[in-house]
Amino acid sequence: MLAPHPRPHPHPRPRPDPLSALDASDPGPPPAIRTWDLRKSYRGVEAVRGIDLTVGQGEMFGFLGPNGAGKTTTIAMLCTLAVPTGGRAEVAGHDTRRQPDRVRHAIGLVFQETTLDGDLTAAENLRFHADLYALPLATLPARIDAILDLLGLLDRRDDFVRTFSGGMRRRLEIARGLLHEPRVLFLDEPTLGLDPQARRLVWDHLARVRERRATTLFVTTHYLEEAERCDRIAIIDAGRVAALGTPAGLKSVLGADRIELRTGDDDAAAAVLRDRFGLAAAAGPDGLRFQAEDGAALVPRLCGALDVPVHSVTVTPPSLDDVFFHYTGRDLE
Ligand SMILES: Nc1ncnc2c1ncn2[C@@H]1O[C@H](COP(=O)(O)OP(=O)(O)OP(=O)(O)O)[C@@H](O)[C@H]1O
Repeated sequence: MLAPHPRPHPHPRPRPDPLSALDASDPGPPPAIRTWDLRKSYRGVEAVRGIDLTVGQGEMFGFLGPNGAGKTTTIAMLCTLAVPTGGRAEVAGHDTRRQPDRVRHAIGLVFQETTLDGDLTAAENLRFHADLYALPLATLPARIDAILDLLGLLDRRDDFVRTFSGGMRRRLEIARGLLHEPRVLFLDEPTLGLDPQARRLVWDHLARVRERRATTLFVTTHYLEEAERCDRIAIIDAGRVAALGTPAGLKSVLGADRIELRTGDDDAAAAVLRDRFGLAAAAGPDGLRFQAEDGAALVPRLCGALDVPVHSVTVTPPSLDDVFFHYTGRDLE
């Protein structure tokens, strides 16, 4: 488990100028996160075994892996809450070991354990956080209103947090994590325990945050539909990056579609699949199952070749769950 809030750095961070990207001589801001062979061992347990990652500014980056894969340990190192035993990491261009205060100022954290005070209002919770970060008082009310508005909570600004639903609390935690305008927000399973509708709403707001503020969002999740919303995902297994890419790219590497076919005579259909198409089908209670590269193009040819009645054909492209299973041998959810 991670401690909720690292000590902030008192000096304000210069905001990156979005126009600087137009100047070819200006290399622009460094990547939001960069790691080189990052490692962490705990007395005999190699929790993280050499991770190389580059995450760009403004990316929605998903960090997926089975339980015990090393996600929390990696995040703890990136947040300066754990010291690497090998390799190194930079966050917002700052080395996590040599410049921890700068890293802490550049990041926000949203973890599973809530640290909101239910007996304070939403605005008071944010003000408390602003004190920790020594944010300028003159602009604080406007800053609080803007962030509550971004997370869809402005109309609840003066309500006690104990009256909030689980989803609203989570959005308030995100608002708090963003109040000091970090370059990177780390979210460790931010929607755990929420119902699907509340989860969607949290992600709709995260998408707005990314759009309006270009904050890098580094998120762990066990939910497929959330992984699908990431720009890129890394699948971590046994302390290493097993796969990295866009959701579509990772699925396309897997290639084959899954096809389920129900006919009047499955044995005869299986023989045609084998002899005419070179495809091996498995027979089950719900008909035949097999894999093929381009299922949509195959189906009309297949139906034309079969002499038996076809009751139904289902073509399912690879899902992220298939990808996850392929690399880890386990299901994501
Ligand atoms: N403080 C610690 N001392 C010893 N071993 C640890 C410690 N923290 C983590 N580990 C071990 O390191 C490995 C990676 O753990 P970690 O919590 O980083 O995985 P995770 O991917 O975040 O898992 P989960 O999804 O269950 O949170 C596990 O084998 C875990 O038991």
